[in-house]
Amino acid sequence: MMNQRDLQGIYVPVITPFLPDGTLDTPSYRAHVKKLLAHGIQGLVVNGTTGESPTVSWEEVKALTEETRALIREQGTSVPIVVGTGTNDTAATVSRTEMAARLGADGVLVVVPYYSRPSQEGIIAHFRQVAQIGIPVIVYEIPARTGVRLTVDTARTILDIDGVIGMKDSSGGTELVTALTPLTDKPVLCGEDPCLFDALRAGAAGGMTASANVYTDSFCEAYRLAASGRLEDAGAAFARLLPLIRLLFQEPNPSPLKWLLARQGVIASDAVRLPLTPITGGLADALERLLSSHERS
Ligand SMILES: O=C(O)C1=N[C@H](C(=O)O)C[C@H](O)C1
Repeated sequence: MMNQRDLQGIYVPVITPFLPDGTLDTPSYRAHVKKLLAHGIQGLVVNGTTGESPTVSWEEVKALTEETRALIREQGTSVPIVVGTGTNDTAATVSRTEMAARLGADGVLVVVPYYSRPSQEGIIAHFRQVAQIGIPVIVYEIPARTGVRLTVDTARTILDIDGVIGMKDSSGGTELVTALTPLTDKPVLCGEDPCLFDALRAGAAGGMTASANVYTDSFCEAYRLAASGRLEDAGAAFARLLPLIRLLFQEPNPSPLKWLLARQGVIASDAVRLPLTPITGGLADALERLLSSHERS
């Protein structure tokens, strides 16, 4: 199992490849994860938003987690596997978190309960119950998706719970990480890709970065530059990645990522499950132009 010191650097929320008929494409998943592991990432997230958690069944999460563990063993590495287990039902989240622990996950990513817009007290109680299971918990704050925003006090209270080892902050700016850094020694990872550099400067310990499914080396290098204090070089490295990041979030994640990975031949198909749809022709053209400019440089 992981601890808070492991929560730094680039964690990649892995896409879940499907075949055109919508079934799980395990060979593509293996090929993609093997590449990610070769790039010096610090961790993998299975069943994140980028892994299409709303439409992936628990049986599939189980299969993906087992594949991931086997690949890590085969490659002789020890990067932590974090499994997304959060739902908007505390009892279901507890039960999924227990199952993730039994599967050998090193930690779980638990989103703030979405849709029902619970009170701050309800959110704190949700995390207290999940943390009791004993597997390390990473809180995932993403108000644009959940419909409710954590106050700084609530975020701090949740981070103070034993068993909560850190936070993924996708709140849309650097205010939360700036406010939390002096208040807690628990790490905050940036989950808002365009803000990654600013978040690192504000005290974030790394990023859970969907975009790092592609050009993974460049993201890891940019992080290393920032972590070693070479902020000017890091800023320049992130600036080079920004046009890619913007295109990847121009339409719903992970459709653009899947298009790019299929275009690069890493996965067999860009298929996503409804209600997600493949990217538009306009975005495909823009990504094609970006790829050609990368290939020329
Ligand atoms: O799956 C994730 O974890 C992430 N999802 C975010 C989103 O889709 O909103 C983006 C972030 O890079 C990581």
